[in-house]
Amino acid sequence: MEENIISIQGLGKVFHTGSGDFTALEDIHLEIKKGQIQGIIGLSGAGKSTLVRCINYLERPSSGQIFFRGKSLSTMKEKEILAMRQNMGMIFQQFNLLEQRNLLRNVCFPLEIADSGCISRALKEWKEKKKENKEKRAKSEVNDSKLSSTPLGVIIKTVLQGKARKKKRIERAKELLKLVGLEGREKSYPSQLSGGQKQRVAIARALATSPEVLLCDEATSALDPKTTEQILALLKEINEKLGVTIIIITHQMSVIESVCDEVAIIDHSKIAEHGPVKEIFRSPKTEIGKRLILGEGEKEAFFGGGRRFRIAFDGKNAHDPILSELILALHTPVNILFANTKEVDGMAVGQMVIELPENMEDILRVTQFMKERGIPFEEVHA
Ligand SMILES: Nc1ncnc2c1ncn2[C@@H]1O[C@H](COP(=O)(O)OP(=O)(O)OP(=O)(O)O)[C@@H](O)[C@H]1O
Repeated sequence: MEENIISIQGLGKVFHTGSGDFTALEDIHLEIKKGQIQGIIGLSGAGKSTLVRCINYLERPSSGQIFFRGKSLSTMKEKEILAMRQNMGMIFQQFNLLEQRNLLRNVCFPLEIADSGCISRALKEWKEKKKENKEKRAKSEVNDSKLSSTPLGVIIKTVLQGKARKKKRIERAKELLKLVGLEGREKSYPSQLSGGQKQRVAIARALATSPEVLLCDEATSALDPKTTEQILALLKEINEKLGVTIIIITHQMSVIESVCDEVAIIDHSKIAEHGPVKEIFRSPKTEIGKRLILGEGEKEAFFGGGRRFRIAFDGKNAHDPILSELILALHTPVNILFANTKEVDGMAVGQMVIELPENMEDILRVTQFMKERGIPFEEVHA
């Protein structure tokens, strides 16, 4: 069984504003499996960003629990929360790069933060060890731990180690810039890059601390379709190569469709439906699901008379043979009113709305035909 890396149970978030309380999230339940690409989709204001900010505890939930690798965030001490956050990289629509730093130093930045405070940590450890040794000596226990003799010795040792750490940081940043396809651009500055390249730097920076989870909040919303495709391909590669669990927040169904394994649809602060992308795409159950997946175009299909059926293509069948067989079986023309299908390896995925004549016999023949071939369908009404 796949392990859940994040488990959200009954999560709620209420903002207390000047004009009263506002419920941004209500009773959210979601299990995110390790190594998966989880999509979270919804219209503007649905609560997507609030959810992602609750997942890494930038926003404290008002109710419910979030578990990261089985541990409730509400029971974590501040130090553990910081460590958990280092384990969750984040990228944003506006990239948030540091304009005064070159690319190498941008990627090094989270590692510098992780390494900062080394001297005070080393001194604290030294004091604790010294106390422990003193107690052992008093009890005549064997003391085999070697300690620097003075605090100055500790500081010198840490500074020397610091140089090695800096070298490591630079090596890691170069490695990551190579991974995201920006090898040789280490000395460039963000202002010299395109949007797609900036997002690549942001991804490299988010991966610097080797997080297990990468949160992407509308990461492709500011990019053109081709660049979006390239960034999504990079995220997929990172997921496959490094095993990083990725959570993608978006309002674009095409993003979900192209890379996500699972999707949760948020509507008015609640999860309307969730499950494997293929399933949800094949037959969205809720109004919001239908609207997001089928787009506004389907509405145009509801002019005119006749009975209409939505056929779902789930990648098992090609739609051309099905339609021609259907026409042959019925001996009557079939109007395609709306189609949102894609060919994947010669197979059709998506939906189609067809119109049939108002004739009970024909309708029965069609429904029989669909059932025999195991094609999901439903009658749709305007
Ligand atoms: N700090 C806050 N105080 C008060 N209300 C807030 C706060 N943050 C978010 N909200 C409200 O919560 C709701 C959900 O916001 P959120 O940013 O999570 O939506 P979203 O789905 O990410 O939308 P978008 O796609 O437009 O970014 C919105 O109505 C927003 O105004």
